[in-house]
Amino acid sequence: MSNAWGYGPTNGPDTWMERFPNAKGLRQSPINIVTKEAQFDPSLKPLKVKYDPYNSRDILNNGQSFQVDFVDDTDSSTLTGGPICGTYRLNQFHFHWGASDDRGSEHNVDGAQFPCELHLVHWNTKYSSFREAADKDDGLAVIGVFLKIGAPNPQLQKVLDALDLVKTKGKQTTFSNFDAKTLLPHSLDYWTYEGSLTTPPLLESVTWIVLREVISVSSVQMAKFRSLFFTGEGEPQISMVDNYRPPQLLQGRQVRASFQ
Ligand SMILES: NS(=O)(=O)/N=C1/NCCO1
Ligand SMILES: [Zn+2]
Repeated sequence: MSNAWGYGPTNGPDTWMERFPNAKGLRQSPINIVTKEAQFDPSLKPLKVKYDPYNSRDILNNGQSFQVDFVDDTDSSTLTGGPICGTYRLNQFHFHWGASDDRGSEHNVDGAQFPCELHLVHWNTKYSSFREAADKDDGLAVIGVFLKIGAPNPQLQKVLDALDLVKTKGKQTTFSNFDAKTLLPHSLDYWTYEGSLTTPPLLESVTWIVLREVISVSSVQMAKFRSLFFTGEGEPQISMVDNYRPPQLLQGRQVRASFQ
């Protein structure tokens, strides 16, 4: 029986501190963003996102979520500007979602949860790889985008259409020529703070960039997320839902806003 971390009653976020001491750290993620306490910082630059569809490679069910992986051996898909210094390369994007539309996001805004949250994971090219960057204070930058129930999202649908081929843990399939930029909202206004991975090993290496503007997702599309399984082929099926970590203590950190 695998003792891997997960989101169930015996291996979920409340148990993670047993094996991953970072869970008790002082810069853990996600957090609840209290908008009135987020200070506008005029020195924050606009985000510059440059993604090349040619870099998208495959889609994988990793047993905790599904992720779209990108070829990151050149600077063709990068994040610059915003609160970060230098160039960060897009490594993958993935999502967190709930069993119902009333929950699922990791970050909250003024105590409110969204049904789903997209994470675009980037690593600092002052290091040689994602793996080397992952445990450095300035190693990673993750863009968080909230999904709100509304009109069907045709760009998201391209990703959801691939899920039939990755229903169970470990399944992977080619996913080429996808432009991740089409998942971003029009406005790139953001909140930013210093935090961590929200999944074990909970490394405190992430500059979080949470977009204020949401993207839409329909309830039918949310049902597609929930059609995945945490478990592998041939194992008793456990639906992949509620794969989110709840908000963590702010511990005195400042959340800055790129907008007034
Ligand atoms: N939810 S998260 O903080 O983006 N976690 C991870 N883990 C590996 C890459 O991103
Ligand atoms: Zn995530």
